[in-house]
Amino acid sequence: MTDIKICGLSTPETLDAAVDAGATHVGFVHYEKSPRHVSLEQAAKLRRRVPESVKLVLVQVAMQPEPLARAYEAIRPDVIQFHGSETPEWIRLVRDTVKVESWRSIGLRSAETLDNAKKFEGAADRLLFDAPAKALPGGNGVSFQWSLLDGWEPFMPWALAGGLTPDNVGEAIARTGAPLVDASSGLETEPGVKDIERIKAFCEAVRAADAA
Ligand SMILES: O=C(O)c1ccccc1NCC(=O)[C@H](O)[C@H](O)COP(=O)(O)O
Repeated sequence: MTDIKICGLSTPETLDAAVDAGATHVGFVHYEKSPRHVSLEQAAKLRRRVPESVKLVLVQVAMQPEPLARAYEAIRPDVIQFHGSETPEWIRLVRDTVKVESWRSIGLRSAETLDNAKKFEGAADRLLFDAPAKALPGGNGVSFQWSLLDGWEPFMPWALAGGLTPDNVGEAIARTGAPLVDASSGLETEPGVKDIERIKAFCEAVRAADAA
């Protein structure tokens, strides 16, 4: 079964909807420039609603050590997503210090970017292939060329992100064989406002693709 991450959740209602619809991962974005930013206080409150069976992903962008440690203490995520220019050394250090699963997002622009991702082997636990950064480092609702993954042989766990919607996720899974899909903008009515019906439709589309 394909794992499902619903990212950029910021209200109890949409968080509960994602959990009820079968998300395996839920993401909170802690990045002030994002329309999906949640404060540590909000995130800590929302965190209590996440059942043990669902993994909570803290999405952050190149946070400095002290704020990152504070965020970790407040939220106790199951996963930290590194969505900036973080080096393999930094990710390894954080992972080994707090013993938390770590994902590195990679903005896939070319075959060369895919080759460069190799340097995160042994440092991150999963690669998250996303579209290249635009106005924001992530969460731009734009797909990259899935053909870049044609013939790619995974050397570590990975996930697919970038412009996924209820309408295209089935094709994305069939085309790439992604073991985990991650969506945010495609489930919104406006930036930062998640739509419960789209969350449900996305999870149903993933399950339909699994059954096909
Ligand atoms: O969502 C944001 O605003 C954001 C800001 C800064 C870094 C990452 C961010 N989001 C990450 C994600 O939502 C997903 O991991 C991924 O980028 C998919 O986004 P989308 O294309 O919107 O589905």
